[in-house]
Parts: sequence; C-alpha cells; structure tokens
Amino acid sequence: MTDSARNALRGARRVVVKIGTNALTSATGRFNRPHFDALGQDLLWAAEGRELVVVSSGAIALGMERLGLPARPRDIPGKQACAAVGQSRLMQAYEEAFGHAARTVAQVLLTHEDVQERRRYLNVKHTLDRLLAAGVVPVINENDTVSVDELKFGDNDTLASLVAGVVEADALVLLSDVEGLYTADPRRDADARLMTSVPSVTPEVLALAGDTVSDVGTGGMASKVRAAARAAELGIPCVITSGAVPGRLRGVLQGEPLGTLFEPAGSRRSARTAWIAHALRPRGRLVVDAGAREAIVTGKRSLLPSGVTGVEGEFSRGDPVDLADASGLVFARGLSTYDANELRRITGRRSADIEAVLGYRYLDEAVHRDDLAVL
Ligand SMILES: Nc1ncnc2c1ncn2[C@@H]1O[C@H](COP(=O)(O)OP(=O)(O)O)[C@@H](O)[C@H]1O
Ligand SMILES: N[C@@H](CCC(=O)OP(=O)(O)O)C(=O)O
Repeated sequence: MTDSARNALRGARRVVVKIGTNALTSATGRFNRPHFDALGQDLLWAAEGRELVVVSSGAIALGMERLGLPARPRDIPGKQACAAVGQSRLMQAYEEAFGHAARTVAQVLLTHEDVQERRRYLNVKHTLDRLLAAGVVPVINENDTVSVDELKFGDNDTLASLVAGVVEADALVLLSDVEGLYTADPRRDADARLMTSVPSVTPEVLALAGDTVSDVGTGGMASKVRAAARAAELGIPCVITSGAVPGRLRGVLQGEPLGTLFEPAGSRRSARTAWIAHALRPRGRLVVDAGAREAIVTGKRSLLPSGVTGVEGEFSRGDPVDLADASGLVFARGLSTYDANELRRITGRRSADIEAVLGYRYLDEAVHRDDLAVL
C-alpha cells in the first residue's frame, strides 16, 4: 500500500500544500527571506503541470515583526491586528516568488463559515475551480482579521485538510519545521524516530503528537496528524514533511520516501458526504432507536421520523444535526429536513401522518440519505 500511495503522489494532478509559520520563519521568529525564496522555487516546480493550491500561515508572525512586537499577542484583537499587517506582506512575498516565473497568484481568505454553509461552500469550490482552470495559484489563509474565536479553524492544518476536500485534491502536503511525525517530540527526545508511513490513524498514533512548543506556530504536530487523518479518510494521501529543507516538496511529489505518509482509506467519499461529516458544526442532536440506527449504518437508508426518540437543541430546516443512539454515541451526522419544533411534533410518527400533524409535509424523511454521513 505504501508504494502505491507514494506512486499516487507522483501522479497527483491537483495538490494542496500547507506551509506552516515555522517553515517561513527563523528560530527568532523573523521572516526568513532566503529560505522563503528557496521554498518558492519548490512551489513553482510543483505548479508546473499540476494544479497547485497553497495554504499559507505566517500572517501573524510577519505582522508581529513589522509591528516590532516581542511576542505573539494572546488576545484576539492583537492577533487580528498582526494578521492584517502581516497578510499583505505575506502575499507580496508570494507575488514576487511566483511573479518571477510569470505565474499568477490569488489571495483567498476563508473562515469556518465559508465551508460550513452549503451555499458558501459551493461558492468557495467554484471560485477555486475557476482559478485553477485559469492556471492561477490560490494562496489561502484563514481570514484572521474578521474571524472571532468560535469561528476560527483554530489552525491552518485543519483549513488545509478542509480545502483538500473542497477541491477534491489528489494529495495534501503539510510543510513544517520537522521531517515528519516522530515517535516523540524530536525537540525534547533525542531518541525520537521518524515514522515513514502511517497506514491508519489510531489513538496510539494521535498520542505521539504533542502540542506546539514554538512561539509562532499554533497547531502543533497534533493538529497536523488530525488533518492528515481527515485527508486520509477522504481518500487523499497526505505527507507531513519539512519546509525548512529545500527540495522536500519536490521529492515527495516525485514519489520519494520522504516525511511521513498517511495512507488514504480505501475509497474516496463524495465531496458532499465529506462536507457533512467534517466541515459542519452540529446545531442539535437526534436520538434514534436501534432499528433506525441499523437501517442507517447497515442498510444505508434515510432516517424516518418513526425512528426518532428524542430531539435536542434548537435548529432550523437544513441545519446539521448529530445522530446518536440510545447510549448517546454519535454515529452519523446529517442535515435535518425539519426544524427542531416540527421534529418534536412528528417524533415517533409514521411518515404518512406528517401532514395531518403539521398541516404540511416537506419530505417523508427526517434526514434524507443524500444528506447523511455515517461517521
Ligand atoms: N511526535 C512529534 N513529531 C514531530 N514533531 C512534534 C511531535 N510532537 C510535537 N512536535 C512539535 O510540533 C512542531 C510543529 O508544529 P507547529 O509549531 O504548529 O508547526 P507549524 O508552524 O509548521 O504549523 C515541531 O516543531 C515539534 O517540536
Ligand atoms: N492564520 C495564521 C496561522 C495560524 C496557524 O495555523 O499557524 P501554523 O500552526 O503555523 O500553521 C497566520 O497566518 O498567522
């Protein structure tokens, strides 16, 4: 499997590359321009004959430097102000790196809501598709200046994996300041060994990755492993490797055994199912009986009101809801056909009774199969 996944990387036509703050800055947190220029060469190489999407961090670090701040601000407005200053510096650097080769870049700033709401998700997808068709390299970052805490992706590793799903990428490469996932944090443990491949992300694998120890990065290795797991689940191979060593990206896309490869799960889930499973925040929860759970998980059927035993939370039509069994275990996520009050009134009823109870009927299903993702 590892060999075929490495070969798949060589054949990848649409690639998402995430560049972490640590890959752009020196140990003192300053923008490392010579290093960025070398990285730019790798990116240009990657963009040749492929569709390349860059997800780049660095706005806050570059803004901090320009504003002369000694440490990363802890408060949200402080971070937002740094990002506003740093983002234009960051784009200027990408403009120059790609401009030398007459390649065009585009700035795309996203918040969680942009991939949470179906209409906006499609807007993002269509825009990115159009940019790629025109040979443009989108450079994406979180829209730090407008996003508030609850809306934040939290880290650009998550954003990159969501973007990989949105554009249905063939490969995701996360560039950090380490060679990949080690058996322990290599900064703290000299005996830590590099894992060359991860067939599936188990709780043991997740436990290897610590939180960030640097002042400039936010996600740490743990967020990279989670992002890699999400990509793998979408059927997208993901490699974590070093952006600090020139040529690593090139080598990975040539199928060389570099970094840590997270092997893709067998089948590729449809973009829509992936969006429901991963990009949405549930607004409520439907508790279902054992028969309904069985029908959904094994029979790949819709959820009917007759199988619903409880409705928790307040949500509107079309909102994402978790589906839980009687023990509280969440096993699926979907879009509710009815709002919470409507569902409470038709809970346990046959679909044929919906109209008599509500006076109208949208669909027979509480959650339609097409709007359901089993987790
Ligand atoms: N098991 C591990 N393997 C590799 N790196 C680890 C591990 N656990 C913790 N880390 C730390 O995670 C850091 C990378 O995360 P982060 O600082 O968020 O980088 P970035 O800015 O690239 O997103 C590494 O420098 C390393 O010290
Ligand atoms: N959006 C922020 C980066 C957030 C982030 O995830 O940083 P990192 O962990 O370095 O990838 C910025 O541009 O500074």
